Amino acid sequence: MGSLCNTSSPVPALKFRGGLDRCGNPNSSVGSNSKNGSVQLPMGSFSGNSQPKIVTGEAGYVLEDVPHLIDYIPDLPTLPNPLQDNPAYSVVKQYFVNVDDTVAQKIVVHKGSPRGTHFRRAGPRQKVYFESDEVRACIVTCGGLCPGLNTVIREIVCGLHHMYGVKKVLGIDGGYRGFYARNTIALTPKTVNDIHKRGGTVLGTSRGGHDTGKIVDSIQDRGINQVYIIGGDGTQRGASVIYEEIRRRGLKVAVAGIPKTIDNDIPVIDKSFGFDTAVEEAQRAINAAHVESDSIENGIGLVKLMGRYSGYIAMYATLASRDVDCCLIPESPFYLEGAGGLFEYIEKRLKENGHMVIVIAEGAGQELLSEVLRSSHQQDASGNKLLQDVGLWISQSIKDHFSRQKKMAINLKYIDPTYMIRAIPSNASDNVYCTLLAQSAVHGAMAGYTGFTVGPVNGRHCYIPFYRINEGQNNVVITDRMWARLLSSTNQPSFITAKDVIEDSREEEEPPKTPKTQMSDDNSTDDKLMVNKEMNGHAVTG
Ligand SMILES: Nc1ncnc2c1ncn2[C@@H]1O[C@H](COP(=O)(O)OP(=O)(O)OP(=O)(O)O)[C@@H](O)[C@H]1O
Ligand SMILES: O=P(O)(O)OC[C@H]1O[C@](O)(CO)[C@@H](O)[C@@H]1O
Ligand SMILES: [Mg+2]
Repeated sequence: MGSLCNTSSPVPALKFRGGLDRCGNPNSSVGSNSKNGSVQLPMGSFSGNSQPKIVTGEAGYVLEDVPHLIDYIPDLPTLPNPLQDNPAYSVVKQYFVNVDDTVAQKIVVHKGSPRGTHFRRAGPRQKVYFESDEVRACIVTCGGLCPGLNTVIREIVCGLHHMYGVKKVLGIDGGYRGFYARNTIALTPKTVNDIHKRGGTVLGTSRGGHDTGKIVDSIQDRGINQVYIIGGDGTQRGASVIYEEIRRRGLKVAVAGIPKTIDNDIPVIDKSFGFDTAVEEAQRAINAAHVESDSIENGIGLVKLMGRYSGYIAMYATLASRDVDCCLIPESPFYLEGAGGLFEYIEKRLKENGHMVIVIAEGAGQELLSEVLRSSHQQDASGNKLLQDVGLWISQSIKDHFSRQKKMAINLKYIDPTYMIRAIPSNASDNVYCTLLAQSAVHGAMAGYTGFTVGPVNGRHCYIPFYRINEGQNNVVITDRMWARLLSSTNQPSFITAKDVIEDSREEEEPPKTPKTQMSDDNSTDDKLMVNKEMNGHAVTG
């Protein structure tokens, strides 16, 4: 049997506002001006109707909790979790997550520093708020493709079916617009059995087409009461407004987000699924660039990788490969001409080695593109800025420079594997990660939590309120040790001038008041790396 509420919690004297009390019971102070606890509004861009649920405790402890159905539908009956009779779980010593369990966002702490933000630990609860027969779940995938989408779909369907006896699961065809414009697809363990071996999403995806009213009408009309939404930053913002509308209408519908982005740019979570697979696949392109450039005099192999605003794929692919001489990402400005510039470095490298490999993220150097190219201001259907092809531009610029200069004839081969790195099935470690994400989402929805995104924080899966996921973007921090590791591995110039350093140190004296992402706050990249290593070793637990 699972554990009961643990009264010997390591978190003493908690103060609550809203939602559940420390034993997982509804707290009557929801929405009231309870004196029971201080409320500290989080940083970021929360703009929903519902109030953030902030619980404070001693030593600067803060729990940023997720909403629960009972917050706006009091007196919902509970049922024992059917998992307690599931043979697969009967051997597990403690298969229910202790209701007190939270996960610290900050694991590197200094003597006397506040304990900081925590999130509710994901996993099965002793009580559920849905009967198996009552559940009518749906799954939707939105935004760009990513390895592992099908695995998440499969594991939601199988998790609901095998763990909770849920038989009715619908797939929404073609992203958000599919709620009101397309037919649904019936999903059963049988129909999804093999899909994790395929790239893409069997449900289809789209950008744009988010009409909150129509989507919630469709949810209501179809009698759907659990909505699983898989997608990136835009999708999670869409999920947040769907949740708010559902809450406004007082519907017993749990909304769970599963973060997806090949760019790894979603904040708070350790990393996004499919990222490792994409980095692995990028190795093939980098290897080809290396072979090509190494086989010809003054060969330059240039590889363009995805990464609209975040250079994680380029950075990790470079670090993994060791064949790369220069990695260019959106977060690290660079320049072409003059001392310390890219052309000077290329010349030096070719003289030393006879060949070189350059990796460039699609969002790098956009500010260098000519005004004509930049001024097109094109957007995709979701309003994302469409970038100019920096790979073609930089290839041409390098060729022009060396032909103008006439000192050195170069041979440049441009490889653009953009879609090849994301249109593939997920690798083994991403498959395990996707399974944990899907099962955590299912456990959360069955337990009545809603308005949350699931994801690992320091290796432990958590329920994270939408506003935290939607507050910013995860970017490579070029003053962190990880970028320094890359610079020392490639030996490329940092493209930072003495003037930049002086200006930067002035800024450091007055640190920004709101750190943009977890990667740029107190948790160093070193710790993230350790966690990621654990994840690859399948040591992530729910
Ligand atoms: N602020 C928003 N409010 C409501 N819906 C949104 C919002 N932003 C984006 N969406 C919707 O979310 C869906 C996906 O958004 P988008 O195309 O930006 O991809 P994404 O989820 O960010 O994935 P990725 O960028 O990783 O490919 C689209 O259908 C879009 O209409
Ligand atoms: O061409 P699509 O499908 O819009 O996707 C391209 C974009 O998707 C991403 O992979 C994720 O947002 C970006 O790196 C890229 O710019
Ligand atoms: Mg996006």
